[in-house]
Amino acid sequence: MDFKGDESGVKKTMSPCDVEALKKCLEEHKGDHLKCQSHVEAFRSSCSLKKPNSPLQPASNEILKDYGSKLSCLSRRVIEIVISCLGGNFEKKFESEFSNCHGYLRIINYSPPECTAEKEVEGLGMHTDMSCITIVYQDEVGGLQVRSKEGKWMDINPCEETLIVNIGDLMQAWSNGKLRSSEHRVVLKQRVNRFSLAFFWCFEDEKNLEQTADTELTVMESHLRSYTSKIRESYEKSIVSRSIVM
Ligand SMILES: O=C(O)CCC(=O)C(=O)O
Ligand SMILES: [Fe+2]
Repeated sequence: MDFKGDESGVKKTMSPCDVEALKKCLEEHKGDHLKCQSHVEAFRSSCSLKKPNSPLQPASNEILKDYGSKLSCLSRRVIEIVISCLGGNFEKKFESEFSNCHGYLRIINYSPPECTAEKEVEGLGMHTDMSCITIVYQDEVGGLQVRSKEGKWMDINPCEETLIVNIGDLMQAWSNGKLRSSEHRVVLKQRVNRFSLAFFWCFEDEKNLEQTADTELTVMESHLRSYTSKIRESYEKSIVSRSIVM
């Protein structure tokens, strides 16, 4: 299958794995081709990492499993600390609410941007994550940006031995808006390959957020309560197709 690769009309060939990612993204974003193009670009190389005959496969599987289990522990700890800062009764709910969470690991390889007049190219468009929290590792190339409350893009500069924690949509909904899901994006400023690992820590599929609302504690904000398990289910299905479930 071919798709329109860029504004200049250059066509790029897609692997079956890319096609699947594009289909899922188009479903998710109601046919928004422009938005999905950058997503598919970002996933292009992670698809090739999953080739069954790759000699790296057995070793990298073990490393990724180990990374996933370490990040699962870290996610639990981070959530525990975050909700202890919320005060009220939130803290008491840690065990009952978060004990069945699970993670998805997404390996992303951003190919170097093609030569354009632009100083920077969007690698992954602005979005929020439909997770409780996401823990991101980015390599030394950098490019991750977070939007401030005032709408200003801030560079998250790469720093050795440092991981980035983003609050996701599920945590925003669960906390009734006390925590804000971060808007972020990736911009490619250098003509080099960029590599990142994003670990999405999510509630179990069956969890219904409407039932977790603590109306005594917080102001009911109906728009936040619109996160039904159905929406999350379809989101999770789509990330499972491009990620490793830990
Ligand atoms: O590549 C990155 O640094 C961030 C990736 C990301 O935001 C995502 O996969 O949702
Ligand atoms: Fe993200």
